Amino acid sequence: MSKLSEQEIEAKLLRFPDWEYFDNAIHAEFEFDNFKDCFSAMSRIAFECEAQNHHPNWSNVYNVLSISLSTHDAGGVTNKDFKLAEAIEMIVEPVEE
Ligand SMILES: C[C@H](O)[C@H](O)[C@H]1CNC2=NC(N)=NC(=O)C2=N1
Repeated sequence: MSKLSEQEIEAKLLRFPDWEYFDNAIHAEFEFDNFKDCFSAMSRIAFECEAQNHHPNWSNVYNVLSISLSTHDAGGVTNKDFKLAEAIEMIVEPVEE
C-alpha cells in the first residue's frame, strides 16, 4: 500500500472532521462520559484492528482516548489508515436512528 501525498490526505480528511494530519500520521481525540465507556470503545476498536490487521498508536487518560494512525511499512498515511479511521468513527460515534 503506497503512502498518500499531503494533498490526498487533506482531501480525504474533509470527510473526517474529527481527524487532523501532522507528523506523518492522522490523529483524533475522543472524550467519553467515563473510563468504562472509553475502555469499552477501545476493546471494540481492538477487535476491528485485529480484523483489519492494522493497529493504532493510542493512549488513554481516564475518559479520553487519543489515536494516531499511520502505516509503518509505508512510512506515512495510506488508505489502510482511512479504512481503520472509518471503522473507529462507526464505533465511537454511531449514527442515530
Ligand atoms: C506483519 C503485519 O502485517 C504488519 O506488521 C502490520 C500489522 N499492523 C500494522 N499496523 C500499522 N499501523 N502499520 C503497519 O505497517 C502494520 N503492519
